[in-house]
Amino acid sequence: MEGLASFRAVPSFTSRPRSSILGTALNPRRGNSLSLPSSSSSNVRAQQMESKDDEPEPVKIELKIKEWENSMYHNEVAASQGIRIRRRPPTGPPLHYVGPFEFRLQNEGNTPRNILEEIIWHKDTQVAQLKERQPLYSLKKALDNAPPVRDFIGALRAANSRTGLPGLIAEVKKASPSRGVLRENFDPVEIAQAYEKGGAACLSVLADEKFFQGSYDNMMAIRDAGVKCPLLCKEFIIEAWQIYYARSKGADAILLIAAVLPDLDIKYMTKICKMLGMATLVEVHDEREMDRVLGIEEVEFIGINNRNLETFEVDISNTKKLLEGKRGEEIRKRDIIVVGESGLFTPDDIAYVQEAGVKAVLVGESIVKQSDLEKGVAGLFGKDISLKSV
Ligand SMILES: O=P(O)(O)OC[C@@H](O)[C@@H](O)c1c[nH]c2ccccc12
Repeated sequence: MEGLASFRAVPSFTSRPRSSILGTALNPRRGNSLSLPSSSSSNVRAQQMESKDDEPEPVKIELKIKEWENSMYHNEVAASQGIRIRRRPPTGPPLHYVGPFEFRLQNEGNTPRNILEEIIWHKDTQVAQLKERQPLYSLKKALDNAPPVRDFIGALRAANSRTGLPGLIAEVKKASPSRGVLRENFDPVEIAQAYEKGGAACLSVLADEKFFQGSYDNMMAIRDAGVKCPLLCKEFIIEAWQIYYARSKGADAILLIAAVLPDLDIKYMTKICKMLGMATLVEVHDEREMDRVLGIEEVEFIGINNRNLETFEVDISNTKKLLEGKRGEEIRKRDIIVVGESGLFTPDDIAYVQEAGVKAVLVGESIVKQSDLEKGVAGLFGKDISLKSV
């Protein structure tokens, strides 16, 4: 409920049906059940009267109200699942719905609490703009011209049985908020080709521009250059529209972050991916997220991020911790492929997460920084894992 705490005058939403909350408590026209100071109600009335001349069309107001209700509802559902990331900066209810002053933002709620939240707020705005330019119906048409989907999970399984080591998802990553620029002379196609030659089973391509200096153009350029490794579109997905967009740009798999998305979104988006033939890597960072994700029967591909995206702390023992006991058992029983993600630098690190139970690893920094990328891959595993080696 943290997200709601910043609305001083908004009562607790728990256990009350939305319609009654919004219909009575917040609607001054139906009597104000909030204990607002008496001047507040006159403010409301004064404002309603003032706005007579340039009164916005009722439809627009209704839409704004619906939007606001929706985002409040979304935050509430997310918070009930332990999700701390808010989808967008909190705003008070639309001005014409309630009084102008008393519901205004309190500053403390209006700045992102951490980098992940900042990224998500930015993404929300960016996606809204992109969607306007290319609505879903035209995006769906573009899918006909998209290059065919390749089997991401199949490629990892094949690499795992070919080498006896975790299949490598090598990341094409120029920069990150935690590490800054990782590689100055960044040629995505050259990097992708070198990774492939070095024995990577799949590639992860950063699509986010603002925080990771990535792009969808990079992903398309890699596909167009004839790289055969299936591609994971590394993006912060908050809406189904982005999945269609990623597919139209040639993605074979997408990432869903459990710290950001409520269960129902994960379920729904996983189904969309399946329909499109794509794989869905669902990323978790702690036990609670792992348990939520294991509760979703559609999930067959899980990433354990060793980096906390809120604090940037990296600890590879996180992979082990989340695969111990009952969780590990269930994962084996359901034949879920687990990927160890982030902070992997040495053959010992790879052996450690493999021992913990992963069948694949996702590695960026330690290899993208090498001047000889192909050798970088061999160095990471302590041996040549390229196709020519076996
Ligand atoms: O560069 P590293 O420490 O090897 O990490 C790679 C990858 O795991 C990391 O980039 C990552 C994992 N999950 C993410 C979600 C968003 C952005 C980035 C990531």
